[in-house]
Amino acid sequence: MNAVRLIPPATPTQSEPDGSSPVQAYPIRATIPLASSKSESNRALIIDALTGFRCELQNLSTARDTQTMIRLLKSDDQTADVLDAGTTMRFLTAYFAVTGQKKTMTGTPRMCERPIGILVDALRTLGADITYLKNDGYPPLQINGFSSPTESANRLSIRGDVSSQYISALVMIAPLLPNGLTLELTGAIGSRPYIEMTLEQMRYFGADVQDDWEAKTITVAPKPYTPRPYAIESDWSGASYWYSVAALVRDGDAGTLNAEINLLGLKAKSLQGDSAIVDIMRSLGVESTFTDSGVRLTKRQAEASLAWDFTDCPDLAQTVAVCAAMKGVVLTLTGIESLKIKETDRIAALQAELQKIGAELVEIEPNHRYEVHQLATAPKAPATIETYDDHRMAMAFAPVAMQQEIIIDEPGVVAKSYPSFWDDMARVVTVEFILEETKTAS
Ligand SMILES: O=C(O)C1=C[C@@H](OP(=O)(O)O)[C@@H](O)[C@H](O)C1
Ligand SMILES: C=C(OP(=O)(O)O)C(=O)O
Repeated sequence: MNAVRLIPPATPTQSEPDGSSPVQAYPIRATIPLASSKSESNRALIIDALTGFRCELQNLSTARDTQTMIRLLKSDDQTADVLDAGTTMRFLTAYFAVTGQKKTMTGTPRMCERPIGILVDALRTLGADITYLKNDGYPPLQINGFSSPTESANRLSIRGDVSSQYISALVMIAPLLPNGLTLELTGAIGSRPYIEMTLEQMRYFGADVQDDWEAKTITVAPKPYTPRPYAIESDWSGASYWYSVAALVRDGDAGTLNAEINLLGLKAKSLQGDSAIVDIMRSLGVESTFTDSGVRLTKRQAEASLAWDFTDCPDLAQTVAVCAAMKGVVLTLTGIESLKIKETDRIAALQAELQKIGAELVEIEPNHRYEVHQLATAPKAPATIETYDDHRMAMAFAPVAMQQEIIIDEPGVVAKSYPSFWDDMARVVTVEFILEETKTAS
């Protein structure tokens, strides 16, 4: 399978050639099970491992990033290949170091371009012996062991503006350090809700954690985790694509706003910062109602423009950019600098692919403020979207199919976070997989 063709649902005014009713017609009604959160899963797995695997974890994610974490935690192999999973790389590096395991940490070529020096420097200060196998500051790396930290090694300064995953990785191992750990965060703090998620999960498992966001410090006492059962919530990042689907459902006859999508397993009070999609999408025309089983999405009028700071929720930027582009909503984005060091350079990828759906992403203030707006002339549909080994490129562009046919290259990328994404998409659009031979023949 090398591409997927997504065909919009038929409108009520269209009928089949034999005069019968279309198979799928407006209004759109769908119930989506969703994958569970890989972020919550990967934290729970590290904490579980630090209790000697004595927690009962429920609803762990089927995401490849989580399945890779499970496999590597159980494996005796010398080499831990995390593939393209950022949290798995960063969390396991800290875990293997503090537990004194000799491991070679590696991943995909792109993973070996994603920086890890800030975490390695901090772990070295705490007593870890880590060497780089190729380029300083980047995987692959070799963890050789851990010697007990000195008295002074329980206080560290760490930059907060590159990746929050370094901070999460360090605080999660801190209860095992003889003197605990105080982290002083310097500079701007990106992805802060992910750090808060880590601290909340640690507290749930009995850790003694103090945070002071004014003073930008986190203090963890040397007190072991307590094993407990834990159930993982559905994934709000995965939910964002369904918000975009709802926003892009074409209005029915007489301007009726036709859509009802039920997303299962989401909670109003979530540990996940990507639940900010509720507020963002209110502006793009989606209303959220929390129910006993999750959240129900219905349509409302969109606003003409939207400005959002994605510092706290970088993984939502692609979803919102594509949705705004399709709706003709002028979108101003800030806080997206970290997108350049994720699965691909997501800013460059968006710039290339938005053009294909008749929009552009322009840098208004260097490395700070960007704008998405529609171009004067629409390109010929269907667009073929490249995915750059990035699950979020595939899933962010898929909702375009609510309005026009679209082809997405290498659809298998979704396995990183949401393996059943195309099955779920088939509930609202026609999904046809295209094999390489067919693609070149046509
Ligand atoms: O801790 C986590 O689970 C994550 C933190 C974020 O990364 P950064 O902290 O690098 O922004 C996010 O983009 C990633 O998908 C998951
Ligand atoms: C950036 C992401 O993941 P990671 O950094 O864990 O690879 C993501 O899932 O969008």
